[in-house]
Amino acid sequence: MPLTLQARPEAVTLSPARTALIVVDMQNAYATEGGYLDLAGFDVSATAPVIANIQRALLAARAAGIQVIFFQNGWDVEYIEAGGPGSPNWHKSNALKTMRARPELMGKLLSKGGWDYALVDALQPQPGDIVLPKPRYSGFFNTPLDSILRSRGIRHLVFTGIATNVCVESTLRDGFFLEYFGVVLEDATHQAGPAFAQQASLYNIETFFGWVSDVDSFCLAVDFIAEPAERRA
Ligand SMILES: NC(=O)N/C=C\C(=O)O
Repeated sequence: MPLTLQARPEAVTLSPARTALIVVDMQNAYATEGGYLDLAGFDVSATAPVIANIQRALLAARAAGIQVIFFQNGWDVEYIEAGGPGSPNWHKSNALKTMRARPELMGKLLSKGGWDYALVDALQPQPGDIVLPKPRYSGFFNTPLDSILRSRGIRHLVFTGIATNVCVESTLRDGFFLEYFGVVLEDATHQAGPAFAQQASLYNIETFFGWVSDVDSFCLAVDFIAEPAERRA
């Protein structure tokens, strides 16, 4: 049964069976002090409420039968997948730049199998969730995301995670070009950089690429599906 999710600039109608909740890069690298973003000089002091809100969104999604997909950003321990000087990623990745400036960190930031790459303890995948590694900001690039979504008939993508203005927005934008409807839950996201980066990203999404909602609205919308009869009596 379709449900209505309150959002800006207008409400979105979606079907749980054709919707995925995407959790972008909730790794120690992005959400924990001592992780990559923190070491690179970005403020991660306000990520605890984001983690708590994602936990609520996950509970609501799983109860409603919405497919949960976690992304983990990073590369092999030798950084072959990161690309060398021939890749713009080598020049722009603040993780790679931080490690070049501090060689003692080499092999530690965003490398598969390490603490920095691991999902935060509070957001662990459950049976039935899908976990996808990704080597670049967009979750559609060099991953099976598109075929996983198409094979399940999924058309709506509800985004949470860090960082709003980098991997969340990149993935939502690529989804837009592939005809997916992207909704971001703003209080389940956090920017990399100053507060204006969050506002600019949400403005872009609301105005050009998708819709902006919040975790309370998502839980409310899903509750109508999860507990219909008793709630409405
Ligand atoms: N997950 C992200 O949004 N990542 C942002 C920056 C980076 O990975 O360097």
